[in-house]
Amino acid sequence: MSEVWSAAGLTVQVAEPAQEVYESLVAQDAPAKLAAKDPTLWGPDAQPEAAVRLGWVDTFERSRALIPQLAELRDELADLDHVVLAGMGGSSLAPEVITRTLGKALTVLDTTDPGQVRAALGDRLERTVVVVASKSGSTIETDSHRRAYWQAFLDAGLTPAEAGRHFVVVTDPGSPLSAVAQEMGAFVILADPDVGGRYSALTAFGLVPSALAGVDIAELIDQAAEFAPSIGQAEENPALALGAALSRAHYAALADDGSGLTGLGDWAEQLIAESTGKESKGLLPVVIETPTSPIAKTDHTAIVTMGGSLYAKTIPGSGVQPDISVNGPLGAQFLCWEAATAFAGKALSINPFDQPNVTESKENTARILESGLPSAEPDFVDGAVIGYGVGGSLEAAIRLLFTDQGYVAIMAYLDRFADAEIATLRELVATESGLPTTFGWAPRFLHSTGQFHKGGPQVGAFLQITGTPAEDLAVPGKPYTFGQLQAAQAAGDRLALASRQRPLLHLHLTDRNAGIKQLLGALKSS
Ligand SMILES: O=P(O)(O)OC[C@H]1O[C@](O)(CO)[C@@H](O)[C@@H]1O
Repeated sequence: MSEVWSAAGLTVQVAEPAQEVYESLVAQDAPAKLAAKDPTLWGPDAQPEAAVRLGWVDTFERSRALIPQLAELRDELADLDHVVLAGMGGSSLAPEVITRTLGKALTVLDTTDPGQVRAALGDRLERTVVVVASKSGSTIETDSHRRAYWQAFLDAGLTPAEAGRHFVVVTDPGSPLSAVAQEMGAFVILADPDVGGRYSALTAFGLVPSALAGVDIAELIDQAAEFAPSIGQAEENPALALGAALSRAHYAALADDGSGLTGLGDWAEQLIAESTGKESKGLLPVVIETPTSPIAKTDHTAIVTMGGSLYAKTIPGSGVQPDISVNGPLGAQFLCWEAATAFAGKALSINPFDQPNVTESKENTARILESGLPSAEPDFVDGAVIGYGVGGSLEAAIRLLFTDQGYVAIMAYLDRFADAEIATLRELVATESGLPTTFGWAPRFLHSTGQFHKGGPQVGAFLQITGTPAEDLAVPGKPYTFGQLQAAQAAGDRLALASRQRPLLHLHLTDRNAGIKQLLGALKSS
């Protein structure tokens, strides 16, 4: 008995509504408390963090001040028509969805792969404006990108003053990056400090790169403003219905329904995984290619479609009956999913605003950069693939990995453009294993599902893929290269996963093209 909730053009459809959860949240006055930004809603332990992480509830109103400022900046930088965004997780995922959906070009740099970074640096440098986005101002990937671009402009013969004009910095007031930005002579836009990264789509983090790429951000803000009143009401509350339904799932297969939004699942993945995956609880988003792509529908897997214009629940021609569908304008989608995640956190009795386990991998990485990679003996060498993990051969090791597990996480420390074919491994492993299978490009997944892997239910099996880069790239001013940083991040995450005795297979491709073909072939041959 499917039900539909609508507000301001956004519709949530739930095939089996979580009515008891919805009513329980209403009985606790959750909608009104959320709308009032009441930090007590998630209990005393979460209150200090919630007190400085609820700005997203109405940040879109404060973001209106950005509209004239960014229009002026875009005019000022009209000659720099190649917009590059250097940012991780919540500092880049929303602009990526916004510009892909609205058809504006944006180069998103959220990798430490030397080849991918080099390709960006070599693309129209003279016409490039680099948005360096980091709330904390201390994210090592983004700092490395900033250094590489700064050096590239100097190497191209620009003076420091001329180079500074090619940078727009978005960060929190008082962050280390805000000081560096002043020294660089960069344009600086300070963000709403009371909003965490994964909730920042409608703050400067989501809007500055999008506006510079040519998006009409006023429309996004208006869409959010029209939707906002609904999150505080007991009746006809789409976000509450969505949050209640999500809180009952263990896996949420997220797919665009093909009706206008592109890649919203990649943004929602971080929001949901990093917010709920803790205290061994939470739901794992599984971003799938299309509504009919292979997923393992366990009894706690919800198929969730997201779209711009279709009436909820109707997916033309796919035969898919989504368990949940969310259709409506992008600005309203952001606010709806953010509120839904906050409601789900309340229903799950977890703090939806912290990310306790992300720091662990970052600290491991820093230690490895300092002391060097831990040594490891290969378990097997199979053509272009070196395997570290039990099994004795590529095919045996892969099958052994996902036997009797809850889900499989594939984590690729590769170039998401040059090595794009490896992403087809997800469907192959999902089909072969019969398990919910995620695919994440690294290190961007470390800022998304990475929290869930370490803090969520400990039922994951992990397939980590690294590859020898064709050519490395220095990080100017640092004793490590991008390739060394990438390898240290992979090793740091292996340590974090091994410390939880989780099944882990590390495959290193000594020749990326050959190794990818070999790996895909190993699955196809089954
Ligand atoms: O904007 P920052 O501070 O660079 O952080 C980037 C991302 O890293 C995290 O802090 C941890 O993954 C995310 O919450 C955030 O979106």
